[in-house]
Amino acid sequence: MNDPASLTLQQEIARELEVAETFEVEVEIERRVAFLAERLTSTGLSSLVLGISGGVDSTTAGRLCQLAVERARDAGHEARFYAMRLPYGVQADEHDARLALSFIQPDHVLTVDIKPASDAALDAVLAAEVSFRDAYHQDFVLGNIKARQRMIVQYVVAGGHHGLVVGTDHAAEAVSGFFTKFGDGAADLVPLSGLTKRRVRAVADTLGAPADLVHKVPTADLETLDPGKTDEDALGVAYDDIDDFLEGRPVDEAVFKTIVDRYRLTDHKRQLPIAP
Ligand SMILES: Nc1ncnc2c1ncn2[C@@H]1O[C@H](COP(=O)(O)OP(=O)(O)OC[C@H]2O[C@@H]([n+]3cccc(C(=O)O)c3)[C@H](O)[C@@H]2O)[C@@H](O)[C@H]1O
Ligand SMILES: Nc1ncnc2c1ncn2[C@@H]1O[C@H](COP(=O)(O)OP(=O)(O)OP(=O)(O)O)[C@@H](O)[C@H]1O
Ligand SMILES: [Mg+2]
Repeated sequence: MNDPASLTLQQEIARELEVAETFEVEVEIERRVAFLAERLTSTGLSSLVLGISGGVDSTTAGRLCQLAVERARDAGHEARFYAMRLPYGVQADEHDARLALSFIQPDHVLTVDIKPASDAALDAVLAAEVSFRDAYHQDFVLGNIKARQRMIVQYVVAGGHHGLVVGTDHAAEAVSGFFTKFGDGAADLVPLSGLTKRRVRAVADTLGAPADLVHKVPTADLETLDPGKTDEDALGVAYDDIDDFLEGRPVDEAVFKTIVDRYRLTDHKRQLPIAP
């Protein structure tokens, strides 16, 4: 789309999501580590908490967290990073999560199985005779329960350890609203904010993350009936196209429409609750 109105809208959305026009990976790493360390020291809180899935976003954010707590400790502040494994039962790509942890080298690893609590929530709702369209709809809703259950567990740990919950939201997810509202969308600090997906990968690569994780195909992996479903399948648009859109490059008409439609439809997810 090259017409002036479309280009203006594209630029407005990128500006709204704080996507920088230029990108210097080392500068961005320093800025984001400094941000996390400063938040710890200025709030007087003493830990960061983040779920590590085995995907590139949490691998990247997790390493930034560990570098930040080390920096805060060097400055004489008490600071620890709690990396959390939060599988729903047994996770198919558990080996990637382990690889991520061995790269991140977190101070602590805590594992909580979110399956019993997630299933119990769904069972209690079914017992109250709430019904869904079909098994796929019910499974989709259970997926959002999983994301919110992870949020609950991370806030339990933050509450117990004077901590801040870190989220992995970045511009390519924010523009499409591809997160669970008050689930993985809920966090105190979002160090990847404003980055496109390829910029997140560049940060991961520069930090020295294993290539398999840097280039891993993104998945929310929330649907039991469709395990490992790729984000791009769910979104109907490729991250490369979303990144081009956000970085101000021309994209074709269908891509432009899909992104702008999703952006508008999910506006409520990027705002505080709506009041009269
Ligand atoms: N116009 C409006 N104004 C105010 N609120 C509005 C609203 N429309 C819906 N809502 C509220 O929002 C709710 C729908 O939002 P939500 O509950 O989030 O649900 P929804 O957006 O339907 O589903 C979440 C999507 O994000 C994906 N996801 C989730 C978690 C992680 C990842 C990942 O990439 O890892 C991806 C997941 O696969 C799914 O496609 C509605 O039930 C309603 O409560
Ligand atoms: N199985 C899990 N264990 C721990 N945390 C998880 C798990 N699944 C999701 N999360 C948390 O939810 C966040 C959102 O998931 P998302 O899939 O967007 O990120 P990712 O898996 O790190 O990277 P990618 O988007 O490339 O798959 C993760 O970054 C992580 O913090
Ligand atoms: Mg993932």
